Amino acid sequence: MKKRLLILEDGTVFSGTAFGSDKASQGEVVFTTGMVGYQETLSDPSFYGQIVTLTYPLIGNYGINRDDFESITPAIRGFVVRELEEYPSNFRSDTTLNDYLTSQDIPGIEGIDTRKLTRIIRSKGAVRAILTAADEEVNVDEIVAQLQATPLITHHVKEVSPKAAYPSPGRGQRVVVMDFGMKHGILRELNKRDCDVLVVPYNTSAEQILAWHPDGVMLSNGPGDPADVTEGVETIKKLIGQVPIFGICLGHQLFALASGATSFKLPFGHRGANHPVKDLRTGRTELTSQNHGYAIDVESLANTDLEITHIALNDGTVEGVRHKTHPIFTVQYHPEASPGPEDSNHLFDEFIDMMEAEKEKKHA
Ligand SMILES: NC(=O)CC[C@H](N)C(=O)O
Repeated sequence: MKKRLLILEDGTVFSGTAFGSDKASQGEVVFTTGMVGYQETLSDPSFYGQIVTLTYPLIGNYGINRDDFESITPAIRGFVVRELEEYPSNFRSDTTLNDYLTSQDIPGIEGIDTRKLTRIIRSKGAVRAILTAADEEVNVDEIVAQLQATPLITHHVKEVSPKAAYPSPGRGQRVVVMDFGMKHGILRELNKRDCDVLVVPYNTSAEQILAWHPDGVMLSNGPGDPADVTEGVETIKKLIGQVPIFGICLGHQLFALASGATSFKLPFGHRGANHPVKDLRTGRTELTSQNHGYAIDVESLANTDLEITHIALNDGTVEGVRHKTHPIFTVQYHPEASPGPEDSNHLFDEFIDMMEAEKEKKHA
């Protein structure tokens, strides 16, 4: 068993056992609290550039299967677990988590105190870290200095958005998806409703999108700071009022920025599968799947045409907005779940209804 270290930029060193790829890797460490769903988590492109630690202590027990991927190539930089299960037991399992991460050249570390790590992230916020082999020559001070000197990655979306448009045909509503690093779950939900989908890169112009005569535009999730994605914001500004829009996570943030709001980095993010969100219109609370490090400033919404529709019950931050006059709504959480509860799946039906209603209005 090879030893591996996880060294944080504050100098904390965790010593554990290596799994997955042998390479060294660095990124921002974040924690997620989902008790299951590690396959969806590691393949969610919104984690691009991040080392993900799971607070649930036993990971890998149902293996990796054919069906639960949220992207073709995982974008995470590393996986941190308390205890890795080497012998999965599940009828869907094709391979082990260890073999899968090795095949994808992603390093992992197991056997460290993930509770301690999570408490550090909770108190210090964004923490950069490096995963490296535990050989004698490791000089922690040098590594910490190197970590602190490494410029932060910007514009993560460029790395995970597709290079060209592609269709996922259907006979229903025509939806153009602006793909900022889309989880497959979004496409799955649109396909389930027979949408005629065209997935386009993040920098597709509004003119091009409208030239496809969509019934609606979907703004996907994606990694990084929404303020970096200026091309997306400019495009969305031009789409507002032209076409019904539904946005998820980064898509929600970009729509809010395009409407004049501002975003900020949360102290330690919302990542997990049981985040309670209150719908202010119905008073109902739904349990939601979440994965975000940024959020929209409540105060900044005062000078926009947006109305807050959802709030997070854990910390009161904005979880959803809608346009006061145009058919547009967006949420910070994940109605496509994958992983997590499907309480909010009805939002995809509301999107379909909204597109149908707009068409009827036009033809009336
Ligand atoms: N899942 C997402 O779309 C995340 C949005 C954004 N990258 C954030 O961290 O807040």
